[in-house]
Amino acid sequence: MTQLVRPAGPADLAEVMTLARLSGAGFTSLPEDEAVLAERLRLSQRSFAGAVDPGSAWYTLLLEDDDGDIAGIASVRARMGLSRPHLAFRLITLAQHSPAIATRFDHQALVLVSECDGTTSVGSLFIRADRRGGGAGRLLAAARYMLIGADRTRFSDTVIAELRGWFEEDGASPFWDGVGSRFYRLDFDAADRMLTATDGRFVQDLAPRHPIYVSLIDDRAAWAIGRVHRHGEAALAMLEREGFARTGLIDLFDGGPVVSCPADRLDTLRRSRILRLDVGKVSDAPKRLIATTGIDGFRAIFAVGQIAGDTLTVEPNIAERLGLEEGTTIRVKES
Ligand SMILES: NC(=[NH2+])NCCC[C@H](N)C(=O)O
Repeated sequence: MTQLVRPAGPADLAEVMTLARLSGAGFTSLPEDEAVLAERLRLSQRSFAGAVDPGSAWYTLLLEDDDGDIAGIASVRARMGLSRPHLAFRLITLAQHSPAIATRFDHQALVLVSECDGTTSVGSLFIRADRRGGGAGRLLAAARYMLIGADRTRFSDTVIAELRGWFEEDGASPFWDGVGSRFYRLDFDAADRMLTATDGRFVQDLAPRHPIYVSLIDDRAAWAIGRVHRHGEAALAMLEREGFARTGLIDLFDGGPVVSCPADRLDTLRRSRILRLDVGKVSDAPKRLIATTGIDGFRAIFAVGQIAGDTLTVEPNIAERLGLEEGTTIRVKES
């Protein structure tokens, strides 16, 4: 089976709705809301076509099986927070010292910041449970970096990813219960729904204006600061291998960590080259990550390809799935 990554558009609504249902609550970037998803798919189509201003471009990618079934989804938002600021907490350290009573200690505090504004965000990566493994997650994740590489002018020099925070087995978010709920006076799901169902202004309107001392919040909430969801560990490890590192920023609602990487340090881009495509018989070559070099009609695939000099040779069916003809340029990750 050769899975393919391609742009999502309005025609994919039913399939994307199914993925949203399967991903469940807590996977807040993929809401089970048909109107929201329909709008996102329209925006995706227009983003790939280059018909939206760079500030609001939001590219949604789908992982498609040979038979056309949709196995997964991921997305790239070109710029965060250019209209409404995108808020996060920064965990800061404040030293306290008093010679008179011979004491010195550090306080940690959460401060509201909007440091992600202007950055590119990769996210919403979800794969159906029955299609995981076999490199599906890696292909979909890497396709996002290939997309960024396809036109660096459309994206920021800094790429971030927001990881899902810690939720208890019963679905409760200790960070939300200990911090966010005091300010928003909603339960987590309601606040989360508000985020996609409104313009999101309420986030800033009700956000804490002053630093919050960590020693004053309850233990379980403090413990959850920067802690990734049990299902997010693998995603974090994959991001770290790509070059992402923790920023010290955490999600306002669930306390999950924000990681970032300079775009030109992304491992997928550093280890890839632009080659010329050749179509023919390929006998004994490894599978490689291969992507188109254009955003409109973007495609990425993990397929057998033979590199010789500045040429990559693939079998005719692979060229066909990529929608490319001989002689076009192509981006290939070398190892
Ligand atoms: N897990 C979540 N839904 N978090 C939302 C946090 C708020 C978001 N950073 C904003 O400024 O809009």
